[in-house]
Amino acid sequence: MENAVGPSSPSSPPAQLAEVWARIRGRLREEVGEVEYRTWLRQMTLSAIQGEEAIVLLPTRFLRDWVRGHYGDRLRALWQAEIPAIRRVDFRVTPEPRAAEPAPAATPAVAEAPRQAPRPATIRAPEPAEAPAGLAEPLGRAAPAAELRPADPRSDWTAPLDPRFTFDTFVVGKPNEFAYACARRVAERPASPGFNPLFLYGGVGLGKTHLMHAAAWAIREIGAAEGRPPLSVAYMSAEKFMYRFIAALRSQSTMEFKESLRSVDVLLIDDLQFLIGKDNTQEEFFHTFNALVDAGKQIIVSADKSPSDLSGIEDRLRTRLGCGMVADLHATTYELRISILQAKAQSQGVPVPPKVMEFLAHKITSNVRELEGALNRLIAHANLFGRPVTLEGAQEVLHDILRAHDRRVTIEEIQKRVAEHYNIRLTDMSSPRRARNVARPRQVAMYLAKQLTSRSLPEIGRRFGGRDHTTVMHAVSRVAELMQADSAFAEDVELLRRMLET
Ligand SMILES: Nc1ncnc2c1ncn2[C@@H]1O[C@H](COP(=O)(O)OP(=O)(O)OP(=O)(O)O)[C@@H](O)[C@H]1O
Repeated sequence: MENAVGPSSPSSPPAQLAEVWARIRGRLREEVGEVEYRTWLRQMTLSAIQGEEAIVLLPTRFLRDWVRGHYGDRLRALWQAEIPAIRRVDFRVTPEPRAAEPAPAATPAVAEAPRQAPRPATIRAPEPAEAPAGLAEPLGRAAPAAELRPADPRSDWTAPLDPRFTFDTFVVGKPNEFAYACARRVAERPASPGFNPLFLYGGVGLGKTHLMHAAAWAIREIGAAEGRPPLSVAYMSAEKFMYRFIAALRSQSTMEFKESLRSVDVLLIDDLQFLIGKDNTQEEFFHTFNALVDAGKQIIVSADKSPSDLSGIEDRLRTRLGCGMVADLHATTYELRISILQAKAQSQGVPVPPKVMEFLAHKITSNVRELEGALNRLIAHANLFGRPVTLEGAQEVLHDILRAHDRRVTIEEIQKRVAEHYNIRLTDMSSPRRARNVARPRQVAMYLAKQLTSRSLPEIGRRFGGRDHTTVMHAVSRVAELMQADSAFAEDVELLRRMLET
């Protein structure tokens, strides 16, 4: 059942829903900052709550794709935090008012594709005409014409490639060098045996989509440079694949859908894990996949897990997915995070002091998207108020993000890590032994407990064998002094801190 807004949701009366939506927008505004919010998100409106889905409208296709690509996950998480029953956000283009036309039929329920096509009465009204995409292109690089031409039947369901996601802007480090090399190889020689499909997997926000788009951009560029006719590239999320498939079933246009899909040269499917448990859609995807690979077309797929770990995906599809090249993107290291921050700050032409970058790289370890978001927020703030980026400013502007990222390190974890590092027994952390080789690591552990937890000095003392708070105080200042005097010791302690923080 669809509930329009102002109208109601299953669980919330309309006024409450409007409040929820206002809170979500407010939160997002805080997170991304005023400038970014005004540029991309201000025109977003809530259309309806429909089952497990919030339907959000944007005035143009370009904005819709941008918001979905850049803020979609965050919006979904914010909705879930407010109303756990909402599991998805569907971004649509605001329908143009059409006089004297009956209200559109209900949108298909968000569910697995039905085995039989439903009766025509439930056919979804065609998507309204949309404002030409690309008008608001922000980064000076025109989006590829093939995706924007209204006459191209695929333009209805493919999403544009993000002009920021190229190989030039991808920072390579140990955790992603293999995936990067594979994507480059595919770009240079699409559909070569052993690299088709290319399956990229890894945790949230580690650059899978970026690499996928980069390969697609490069395929086009290399082809153009070599004077070959342009290859058609189609990019869509697995979720979109499913919705389009369902819509095609409903409108009895599955043949067209299949043909338009099978006519592409390079197919990019993002977030394949969405198909887990969706047997009918998997089946359709499997056939499309086979048809394309058999016809010598390149497929690049991303997912959060490796093919063998994607339980809930049919065996034969998993096998096919894993039969090309499988490359994972590992969690970032501190060094890679610093390099990414440097590259992003440089590309924006805003001086960011190394201390601020070190601070961010220490604090925001989970994913690159958040790291980038934090940096963008700092830069937008600095631009807005005409102030330089400083460490104090960063702590203030990012206080909410930083709080969320403050990992709760326990004193026990610190003791364990430090004991392992100095090769002493864990029990020595609380023993009365005063030999230097035991006492110094214990002091380091106390120092780190003070730095990384919110425990008071007496509390820390208690956890270290019932020592007095003055002993802890002494340990903290002694370690700080030694760090000043001895850079090797300081590096050692810093390393421990980093290990504990990530
Ligand atoms: N190595 C990198 N160099 C530069 N930017 C990066 C790198 N890795 C990730 N990013 C940036 O981080 C953001 C998130 O990356 P991306 O969307 O590709 O992640 P993802 O792995 O596809 O995430 P999800 O699991 O949410 O789909 C993007 O803005 C991307 O440009």
